[in-house]
Amino acid sequence: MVFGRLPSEERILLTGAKGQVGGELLKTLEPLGVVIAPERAMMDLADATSVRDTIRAVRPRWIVNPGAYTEVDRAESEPDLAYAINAEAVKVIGEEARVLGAGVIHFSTDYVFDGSGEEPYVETDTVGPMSVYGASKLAGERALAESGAGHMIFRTSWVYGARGKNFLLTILKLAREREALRIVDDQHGAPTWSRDLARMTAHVIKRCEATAQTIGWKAALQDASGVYHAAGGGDTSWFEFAAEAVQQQREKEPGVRFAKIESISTDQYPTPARRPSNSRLNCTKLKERFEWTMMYWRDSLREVLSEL
Ligand SMILES: NC(=O)C1=CN([C@@H]2O[C@H](COP(=O)(O)OP(=O)(O)OC[C@H]3O[C@@H](n4cnc5c(N)ncnc54)[C@H](OP(=O)(O)O)[C@@H]3O)[C@@H](O)[C@H]2O)C=CC1
Ligand SMILES: Cc1cn([C@H]2C[C@H](O)[C@@H](COP(=O)(O)OP(=O)(O)O[C@H]3O[C@@H](C)C(=O)[C@@H](O)[C@H]3O)O2)c(=O)[nH]c1=O
Ligand SMILES: [Mg+2]
Repeated sequence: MVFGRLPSEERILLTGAKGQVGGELLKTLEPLGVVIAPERAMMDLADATSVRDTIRAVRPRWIVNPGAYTEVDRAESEPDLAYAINAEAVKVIGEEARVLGAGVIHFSTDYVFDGSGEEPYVETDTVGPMSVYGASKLAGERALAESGAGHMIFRTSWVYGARGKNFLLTILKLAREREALRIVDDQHGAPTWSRDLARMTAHVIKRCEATAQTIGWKAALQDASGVYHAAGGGDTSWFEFAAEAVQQQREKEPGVRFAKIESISTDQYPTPARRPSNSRLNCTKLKERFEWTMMYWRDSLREVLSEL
C-alpha cells in the first residue's frame, strides 16, 4: 500500500467540486483514491433525498463537503435555502456517514463568531453568528457533531484563489474599471488560499489513513474528530489585503492604471448581512494535532497573483 493512500477501490465522495475549495480538492484528492464528484443535477445539496440516495449509492469511505451556500448577503433574504444546504444537507451527510462508518470532512467559517475582542478565536470559544449565513453554518457544524459520524470540521476564513468567485478577483476587476475603491479597514482576519486548504485536507486524510493502519479505522477517525481552525497565517484587514493585491499587480503591469484604494469603516459600507470585526482564527490546534501550518497570506497572495 502507498503511504496514506486509501485501501484499493475505496471512494471519496466530493461535493461542490466546481467551487473554489472543491475545485482544488478534486486535484489534491485524486492521488489518494477514487474521487466521485457528482454534478448538482445528481446530488442537489438543497434536496435531502438526493443527498441521501447519492451517499447510499456511492458508499464512500470519506465524504468531503466544501459544497455550501456562500452568498453572505443573499442568505439574509433566502434563509431557507441557506439552511437546507448548509445545515440540513450536512445533517444527512452525518447520518449516512455514521451508518457507513465513513469519515466526514466539512468546512465552516469565521462567521460563526460575533467578532468581539481582538484575540484570535480558539475552537472552544463561544460562538454567536451575526448573519443567516453564519448561523446556517453553525447549525451544520452542530448537526454533524451530533450525528455520531467521525468528522473533522475545518473553520476557515476569507477564502480566495486564482479561480472562482472571491474578494481578490472582484477587487482586481473593479480596480481596472474604477478611479477609486472604498474598502473596509475595521474587519480583521486572514485570507486563506483555496489550494492550501485542499493540500491540508489531503494531508489530514493521509494522516488518518496511516493511523488507521495501526489502531484501526474507527479509532483513527474518532481520535481525529473535532473542530479545527484552518485560516491563512498573519493578520490583516480587507482594506490592507486589497491595497497589497493592487500594489503587487501594479508592479507586474506598470502600463495599467489601477484604482486608488481607500480605507473606510464598516458603517460607511452598508450591507444586508452583518460581519464580524474580528475574524482572526487561532490555528494552533491544527498545527499540534496534524503538524500542518497554513501559509502566510502574503506568501499565498504572491503565488495566486503569479497564476493570474
Ligand atoms: N468563500 C469563503 O470566503 C469561505 C468559505 N468557507 C466555507 O468553505 C467551504 C468552501 O467554500 P468555497 O469553495 O469558497 O465556496 P464556493 O461558493 O466557491 O463553492 C461552493 C460550491 O457548492 C456548490 N453548491 C451550492 N449549492 C449547491 C446545491 N444546492 N447543490 C449542489 N452544490 C451546490 C456550488 O455550486 P455552483 O458552482 O454550481 O454554484 C459550488 O460549487 C464552504 O463550506 C464555505 O462555507 C469558510 C470561510 C470562508
Ligand atoms: C467589494 C467590496 C467589499 N467590501 C467589503 C465587504 C466585506 O466586509 C468585505 C469582503 O467582501 P466579500 O463580499 O468578499 O465578503 P463576504 O462574502 O462576507 O466574505 C465571506 O464569505 C464567506 C463565505 C465566509 O465564510 C467568510 O470567511 C468571508 O470570506 O469587503 C468593501 O468594503 N468594498 C468593496 O468594494
Ligand atoms: Mg461573498
